[in-house]
Amino acid sequence: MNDHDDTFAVKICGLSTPETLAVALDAGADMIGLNFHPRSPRFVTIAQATALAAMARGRAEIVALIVDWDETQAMSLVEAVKPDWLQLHGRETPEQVRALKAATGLPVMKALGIAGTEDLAAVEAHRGVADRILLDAKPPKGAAYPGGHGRPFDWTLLAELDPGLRFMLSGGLDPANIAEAIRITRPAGVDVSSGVETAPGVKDAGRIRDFIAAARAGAQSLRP
Ligand SMILES: O=C(O)c1ccccc1N[C@@H]1O[C@H](COP(=O)(O)O)[C@@H](O)[C@H]1O
Repeated sequence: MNDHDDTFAVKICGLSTPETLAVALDAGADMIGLNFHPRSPRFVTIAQATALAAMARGRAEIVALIVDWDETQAMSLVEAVKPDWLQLHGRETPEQVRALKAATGLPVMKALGIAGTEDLAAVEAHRGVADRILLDAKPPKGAAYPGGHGRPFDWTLLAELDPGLRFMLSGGLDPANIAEAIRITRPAGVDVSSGVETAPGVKDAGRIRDFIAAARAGAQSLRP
């Protein structure tokens, strides 16, 4: 998916075992996320990620999720794991996004937390800088990590966005609500972590399959 095509992307994030990665790949995930945030229950080491990436390469795009990393940290990850994308899920500014893109040569998906219309200004600031915008819920106050809490935000806030903006949606998505989320927000792709788990960090094969099938059906219903 990019600004010039109409492909709908389904991303399953926080995969940390070969078994659940295989389920996501077999079910047709377009993107798989490997989480390098040390406080996340979905954290993977470079060694684990390198093995998972080798399984996924050529079958789905490999996304490395990092939070407020500098270029040196990012380069060591990129050299070992060779992801297709960086997902920046911290407080990275447009300048930091540019610097990470320049250093790594990779496209960047920038996550932005949405809780009110005032948060939409950040979307404009990153537009044309990040290769993709991921609109997510904000974490609960005092949370140990900035995403992956299974909380949706008010999707109707996105009615204020430029209808021409292509973005991905995340935050509290699951097999039961994904069709409605797609109908309301009309995203160019969706991303899920907790909603396909039975406990934080424990992915569930049935929920992964159900999510991907429901997201595909929801995307299909957007077609004219
Ligand atoms: O999943 C995590 O542990 C995580 C940690 C730090 C930053 C982002 C994280 N996850 C991302 O958050 C969104 C929403 O997740 P959820 O579906 O609500 O659980 C998603 O993009 C994950 O990639």
